Amino acid sequence: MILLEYVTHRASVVHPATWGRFSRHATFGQASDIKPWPKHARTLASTQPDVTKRAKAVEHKRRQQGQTFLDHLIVDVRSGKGGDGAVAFHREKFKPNGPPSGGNGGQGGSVYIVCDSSIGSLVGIPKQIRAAKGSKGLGTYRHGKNAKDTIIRVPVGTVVREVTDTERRAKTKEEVLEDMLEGLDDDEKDKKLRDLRWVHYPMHTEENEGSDFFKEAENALLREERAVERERKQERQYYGDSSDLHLDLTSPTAEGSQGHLVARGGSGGFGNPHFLTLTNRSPKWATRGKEGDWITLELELKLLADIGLVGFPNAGKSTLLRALTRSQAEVAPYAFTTLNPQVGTVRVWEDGEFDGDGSNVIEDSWLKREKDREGMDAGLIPENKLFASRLGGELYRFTIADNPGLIAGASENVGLGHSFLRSIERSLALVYVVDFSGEAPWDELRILKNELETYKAGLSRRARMVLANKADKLDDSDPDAVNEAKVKLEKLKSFVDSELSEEGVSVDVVPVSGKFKVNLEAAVERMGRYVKEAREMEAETEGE
Ligand SMILES: Nc1nc2c(ncn2[C@@H]2O[C@H](COP(=O)(O)OP(=O)(O)OP(=O)(O)O)[C@@H](O)[C@H]2O)c(=O)[nH]1
Ligand SMILES: [Mg+2]
Repeated sequence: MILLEYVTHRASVVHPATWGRFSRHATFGQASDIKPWPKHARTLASTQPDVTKRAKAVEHKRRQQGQTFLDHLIVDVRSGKGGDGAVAFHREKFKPNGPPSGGNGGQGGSVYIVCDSSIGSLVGIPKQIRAAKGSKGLGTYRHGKNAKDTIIRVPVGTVVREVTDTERRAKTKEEVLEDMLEGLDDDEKDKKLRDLRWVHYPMHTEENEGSDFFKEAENALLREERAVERERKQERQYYGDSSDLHLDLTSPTAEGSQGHLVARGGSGGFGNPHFLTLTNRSPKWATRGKEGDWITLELELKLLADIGLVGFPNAGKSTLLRALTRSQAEVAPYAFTTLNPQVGTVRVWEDGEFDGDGSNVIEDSWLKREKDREGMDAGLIPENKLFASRLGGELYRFTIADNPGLIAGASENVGLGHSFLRSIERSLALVYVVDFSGEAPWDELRILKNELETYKAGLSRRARMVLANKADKLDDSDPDAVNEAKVKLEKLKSFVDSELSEEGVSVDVVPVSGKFKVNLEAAVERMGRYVKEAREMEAETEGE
């Protein structure tokens, strides 16, 4: 295998046979700067992952033609119902008719949305979310426990909207009630509604319902419910449709914050002491807990990544994301492995290293150490600076989005099409990933650019770099192949210069191997620069 070392503007492909001749006196940044291929890379290469099972799953998902593509999700949310109030009486020896002592019901769980930077996609969010019910009140004035709240964790870049159109939203509480009452006569309806509101002392239902005290309590409850309803209606009229929930979650929820409340838990029912009056000393009823909020939410992941990876299926985008960040994006030798966009964070340290996937050998570090050693030999680096890993703190960080493979026609919604072009659109800068070992990587680039432009004019101008991936795949035993590779790289560069670079914005070509983590430091360094520039530019345009 050949190590492609990219040094400033010159890439060099040097046959290992020539290695001995140069390595002793190699200086940095010259074409002769070559290294033997690391041992662990060979072991990695021989490990063939078991992919048959995965291939099947992928094929299944692909047949759904991106319908399950998770940048968009409709979620039916219900907060918890309140617990019922209790009907109980205080009992003591020699005091047979003690006062009412039923506890109130606990509050139902509310539903909150929390924006979490450690989450990369909407995968794993259930389509139905039901918060827990409050528990029932008990005797001797013991109130029911409030239920735990439910938290929906969404990635940064999620837009949350309330769905109100009848076709897409779930049924409302009122509609479900209507269904329940359908076909019943008036008496049966009344009975049903009463059952939904009241808890009676055992064997006292009929007696209660015949009593004037109960009728009074019932009327009071209905008045209260109507007042609440009126208030809500007025609110809605006043705020119009804008009162519908709409959140654009562009940054993680602050630590310690509960998040955004989207459905408030229902209140608990009243225990029977609530109905104690001067004249009625022994109310034998309590109320049931209230239903929570029922709401349908639309979650749309408009990834807000600094860098978006754009490439054909199988080019190695997910492999790169894994190598550069701690993301666990799926990798497999099949097209359309990635079906959902993923975001990872690259953290760059002051010594130029970055956080990889935790597999602790990062090739660039190895390279760097070799260089350091040479530097030391040449007296350029003081000895005590060597191997002191991670000098200083974190320098900067940025996010990278891995996207599903783009193919010709994606802009017309072929393949997984539009769904992720939307997320590409929300990246500050784009990086093309091509398989350099392929026949004609420039053809891929031409198609990629074309698709971006067709989808949205000007979008391809955000592309700043081409990662010529899989550079490790060249055959190093054949000097002709090595020469060929050199020529190919030059050809790729001149194609990029003439077809992709525009006035003022040049597109870099960087040969890398995502799989063996070669030359990634150079790629990261550049990405960091594009992000900085893009952020500055964005701040400028916002200021206008
Ligand atoms: N030799 C070599 N193989 C690589 C390299 N990068 C990726 N691969 C392999 O190429 C195949 C595809 O890699 P992925 O990272 O899944 O490619 P992708 O671009 O995310 O593919 P899609 O998700 O289908 O668009 C896998 O078998 C990888 O192991 C590389 O640098 N060198
Ligand atoms: Mg992928």
